[in-house]
Amino acid sequence: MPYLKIQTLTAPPLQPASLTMERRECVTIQGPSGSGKSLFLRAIADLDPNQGTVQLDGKDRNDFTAPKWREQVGYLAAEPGWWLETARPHFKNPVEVPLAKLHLDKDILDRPLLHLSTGERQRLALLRAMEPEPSVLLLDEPTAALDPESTQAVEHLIRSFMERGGAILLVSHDAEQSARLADKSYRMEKGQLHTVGGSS
Ligand SMILES: Nc1ncnc2c1ncn2[C@@H]1O[C@H](COP(=O)(O)OP(=O)(O)OP(=O)(O)O)[C@@H](O)[C@H]1O
Repeated sequence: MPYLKIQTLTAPPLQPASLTMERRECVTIQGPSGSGKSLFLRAIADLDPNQGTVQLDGKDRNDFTAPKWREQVGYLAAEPGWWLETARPHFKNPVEVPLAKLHLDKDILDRPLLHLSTGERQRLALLRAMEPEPSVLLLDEPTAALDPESTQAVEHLIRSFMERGGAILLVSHDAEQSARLADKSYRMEKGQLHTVGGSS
């Protein structure tokens, strides 16, 4: 039984899309800007109205409460939102946040978010998405604003998440990153998800 099973999932203007993911697997989606990659991740996270079936470890998404689903299926937006002045109150357990793993300063949780760089906020948002130890992570361009060293650190964190049994669905414009991480690759074109290179 696949770990994450998505069947004919659709959210306008997306065409129905299906894919499966196993534990410890990274599936990447590439495709032109505006093709529907973010909408697809949002539909899986159940953030927009959508139709179709999504199952996690054999259990239907409808059998989860919305907060439980979001705890199990973490979503990192390309432009993550912050509601408070600093990052600290956005974390349940700020002391445990592995800032150093992403080359972030110890004091970063207490600095005004507005004064942080895009790349710092992006790395903090990834740590926030990972904090509840979800089963699946939906990552929308998590390294778009990062230099090669920080990108490498993020990829290392992603790999350790998979080694712990997690599955990752990664939207990336970076073909080399996709080649480094992907067990299976898909391409989104005009709202239609296509397999790449014989993936199923
Ligand atoms: N709620 C919505 N209802 C209808 N159309 C939408 C909605 N949100 C976004 N769109 C449109 O759907 C298309 C796909 O958007 P999406 O954000 O998924 O693109 P993307 O592939 O992630 O692009 P990028 O690589 O630039 O982030 C865009 O044309 C966008 O304007």
